[in-house]
Amino acid sequence: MNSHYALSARAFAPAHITGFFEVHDHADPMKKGSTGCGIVLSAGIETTVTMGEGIEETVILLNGKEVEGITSRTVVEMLTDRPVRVESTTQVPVECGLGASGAGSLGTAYALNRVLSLNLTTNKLNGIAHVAEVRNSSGLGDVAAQSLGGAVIRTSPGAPGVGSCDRIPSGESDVYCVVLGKLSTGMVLGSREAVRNINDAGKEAMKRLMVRPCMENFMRCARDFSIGANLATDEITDIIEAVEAIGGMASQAMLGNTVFAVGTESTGAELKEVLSGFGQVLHYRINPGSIRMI
Ligand SMILES: Nc1ncnc2c1ncn2[C@@H]1O[C@H](COP(=O)(O)OP(=O)(O)O)[C@@H](O)[C@H]1O
Ligand SMILES: CC(C)(COP(=O)(O)O)[C@@H](O)C(=O)O
Repeated sequence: MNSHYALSARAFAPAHITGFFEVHDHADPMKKGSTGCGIVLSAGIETTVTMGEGIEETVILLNGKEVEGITSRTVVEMLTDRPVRVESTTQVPVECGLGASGAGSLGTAYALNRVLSLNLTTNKLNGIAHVAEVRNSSGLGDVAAQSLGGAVIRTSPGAPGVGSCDRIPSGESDVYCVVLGKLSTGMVLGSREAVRNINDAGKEAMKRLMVRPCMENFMRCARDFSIGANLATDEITDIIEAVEAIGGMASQAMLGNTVFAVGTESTGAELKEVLSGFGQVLHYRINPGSIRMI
């Protein structure tokens, strides 16, 4: 590359909410991951990668601020030893269980592939993003879902192309979220007791989902998982109950301090009104699509 000019590329990767999951450890990060079920969102993260003149060291920016950005940094280190500038702008909150780190790492991998003319396939790029997530304990199954789109059932763990997935036919239903605060994925996954509870409840949720794999049963399994795994706080349980009182279904976005509810055209307005009693309501849709260059 000529160092007298800068080259850049930009990619969009969707956010993803896990409803329930089970951790599957493995020495090989391509095989490590989670099983479970979640929904890919219309909103996500745009990541621009720039190389060339004036860029002397690798910097990661998140919404204009320099951050450690360890997962995106790992992706860079896996693809090049040259300095790059990675700028992510988020359409969703970060550290709230919406898979921002997975979306950032996917965007970084796809944009770098373009800038460096690496000509890697999507399985290769998704694998790099997955390994970066696993190595930094920032995610286990988001990349597998984000690389597919829709309401994704992760039936066996691992990177896309290694693990396997199926989908619930979902349409582009409305998704409403209320964020109560931040929760570090790495902190939760670092607790043996938390992972034990997650795995017991996650196994049970998966068994129940596969008996009747539809959106309604997904929401029920997710709700029971959040309570069974001891992850839902009193505040989260209060919101879930308020939504159930109007005949709706809500659960906790894993792993975040966030409640999500899936609405239909007829229930949407009422759902939004109930949720607005607990905080600002974020409105997304289920996204049947995936990563794209922009
Ligand atoms: N797109 C991104 N670019 C850089 N850093 C990010 C990005 N998304 C998340 N992070 C950082 O990754 C770390 C782990 O985030 P995590 O708890 O996994 O968030 P999330 O639930 O949104 O995926 C946090 O320090 C966060 O600031
Ligand atoms: C739940 C989680 C382990 C983390 O998700 P997030 O906090 O959104 O990064 C996810 O990657 C999964 O395996 O289902």
